Amino acid sequence: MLNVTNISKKYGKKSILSSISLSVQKGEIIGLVGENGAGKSTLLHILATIQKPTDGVISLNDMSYDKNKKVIRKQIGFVPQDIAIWDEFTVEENMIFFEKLSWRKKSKIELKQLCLDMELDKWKEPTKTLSGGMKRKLNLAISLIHDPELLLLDEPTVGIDLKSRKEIGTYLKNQAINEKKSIVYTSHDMDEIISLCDRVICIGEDPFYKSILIDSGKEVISF
Ligand SMILES: Nc1ncnc2c1ncn2[C@@H]1O[C@H](COP(=O)(O)OP(=O)(O)OP(=O)(O)O)[C@@H](O)[C@H]1O
Repeated sequence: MLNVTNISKKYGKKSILSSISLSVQKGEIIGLVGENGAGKSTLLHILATIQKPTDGVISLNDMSYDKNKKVIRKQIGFVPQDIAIWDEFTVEENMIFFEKLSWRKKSKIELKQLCLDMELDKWKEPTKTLSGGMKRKLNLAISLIHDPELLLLDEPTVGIDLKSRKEIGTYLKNQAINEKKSIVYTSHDMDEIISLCDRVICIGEDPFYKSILIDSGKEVISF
C-alpha cells in the first residue's frame, strides 16, 4: 500500500503542492485531476522518486521512500507524459532493450505477450511508423516489464483515439483487478476518469474539476 502524508513541494518560493495526504490500496485505480499547472506531474514525479518533496513522508508497504529508494524503485512502473521509447528501434527491439535494463528478466515470448495483452501487435514494425496510440501502448508495456506493483501514469491516453483509449482503459482495469496493481493516473478526460477510477484526487484552485466529479457521484478528495 502507498501512503503519502502531508507532502508539500516548493520551487524556490513558489508553492506547488501543499499538505497532500493520500493512500492507495492494492488493486485500486486513483485518478489525479486538476487544471494545467496544478502540480499533477510534480506529484507523480515525487511518487516515482524522481523528485523529492520539500516536506512530508511517503512509504510503500511500510518502507519509507527516504531510506529504501532502491528497493522501492523496483516496485514502480512510471509512464511519463512525453513518450520515452527508441524511435529507430522496432517494438521488439524496444522491449528487449528495456528488458535488459530491468531487474526482472522476461523471455521474448513474455515480452511479446505483454504487448499483445494491450492489443499492440506490430512486433516487427519500426516504432517511428507507429501511431501515437500504439507508441503510448508500447510505453505502457515497457513500464510493466518488471511487474511493478505501483503504476504511475502521466496522461497515458492523451491524443489517442477512442478505441485505443478504451483498450488501454480495459487493460488497466484488468491490471488492477486481476494483478492487484495500484495505479495512479492523470488525465484531462473526465469521462475516462469517472469510468476507470475508484477514487479521484483533485488538486489546484479551480473548482471546475471538483464540480464535475461531485455531480458524477465519485469519491473525491481535494487539496
Ligand atoms: N523544475 C521546475 N522548476 C520550477 N517550476 C516548475 C518546475 N517543474 C514544474 N514547475 C511548475 O510547477 C507547476 C506545476 O507543474 P506540473 O507540470 O506538475 O503541472 P500539471 O498539473 O502536471 O500540468 P499539466 O496539466 O499542464 O500537465 C507549474 O507552474 C510549473 O511551471
